Amino acid sequence: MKKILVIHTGGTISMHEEDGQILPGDINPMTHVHLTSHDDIEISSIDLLNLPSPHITPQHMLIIYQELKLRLPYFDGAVITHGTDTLEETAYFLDTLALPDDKPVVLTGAMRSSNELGSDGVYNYRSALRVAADDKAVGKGVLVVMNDEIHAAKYVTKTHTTNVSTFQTPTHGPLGLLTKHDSLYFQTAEARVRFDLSEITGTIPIIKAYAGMGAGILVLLDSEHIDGLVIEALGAGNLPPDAMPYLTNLIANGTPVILVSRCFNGIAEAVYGYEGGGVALAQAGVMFVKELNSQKARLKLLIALNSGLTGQALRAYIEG
Ligand SMILES: NC(=O)C[C@H](N)C(=O)O
Repeated sequence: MKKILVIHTGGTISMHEEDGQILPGDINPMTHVHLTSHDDIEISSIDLLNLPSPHITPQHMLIIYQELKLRLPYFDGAVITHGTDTLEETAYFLDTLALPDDKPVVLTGAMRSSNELGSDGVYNYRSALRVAADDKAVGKGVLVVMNDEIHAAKYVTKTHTTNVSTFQTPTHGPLGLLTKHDSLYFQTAEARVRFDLSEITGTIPIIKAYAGMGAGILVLLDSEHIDGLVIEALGAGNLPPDAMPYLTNLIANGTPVILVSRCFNGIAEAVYGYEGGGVALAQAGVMFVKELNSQKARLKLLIALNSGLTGQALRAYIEG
């Protein structure tokens, strides 16, 4: 019998949504899920939060982390039910913090609320419980289980506004799959630095590049008001030249600027030497992040700054 901790945080999986309205006083429908006899699982669940996930902040993610740290020693694994809009960010946040690697932590959600025809909540919830109780999931890092797929927290992202197969992992594909009675794993988790945090603060906006991008909002950003900046750059890592002076000014004033590509696949790297090209950006001190989307790169920088990383140590971590 495996003992699984379940932490509910809200989202469509936990609520009846009538025409987008969340009915007051909703009883979490996941508390009514009856496991079959072959689910050799004992559940202990808590309603830690009750939020649509657009309301989830890094401070809420830290609360979930602290709850897991406190309770995981008494369980074999954990499931977190969460809204899908920011689920990938909470998963990445938890995967970057110092949770024990020998206890599977699985996030799941639903694209259809429990009162909708073909709701996927109960199915995903049971799948997540199966993975959290599965010895094969140990040492795989924080996982996202949706629609029979098992994804690594680092890479998974929400790709479709309404489809139940919305969570996908570009380039690498899922870490594993759930079959009717088993699970298959194709990849292992990557070694990574994990941090222990007691607080999380900081302002790190994300700016998306576009053709003809000039100063735009960059002119409003200064080192007194932001702690870092994430740029979703063009192609392999390039920007229109008019953006350059604002970035070099931020860097000169000690504000870290990190870069990802707005492309869905591939790795941002310094390729082109023309003004605004990746080579010029790297020479100006912009840090290139490998394989993360902008929302996760932002959390990577936020966690690093709250862990006290600066200078070369910060660069080595961000670009590692
Ligand atoms: N399917 C969902 O859970 C979407 C919802 N808006 C949320 O993220 O809370």
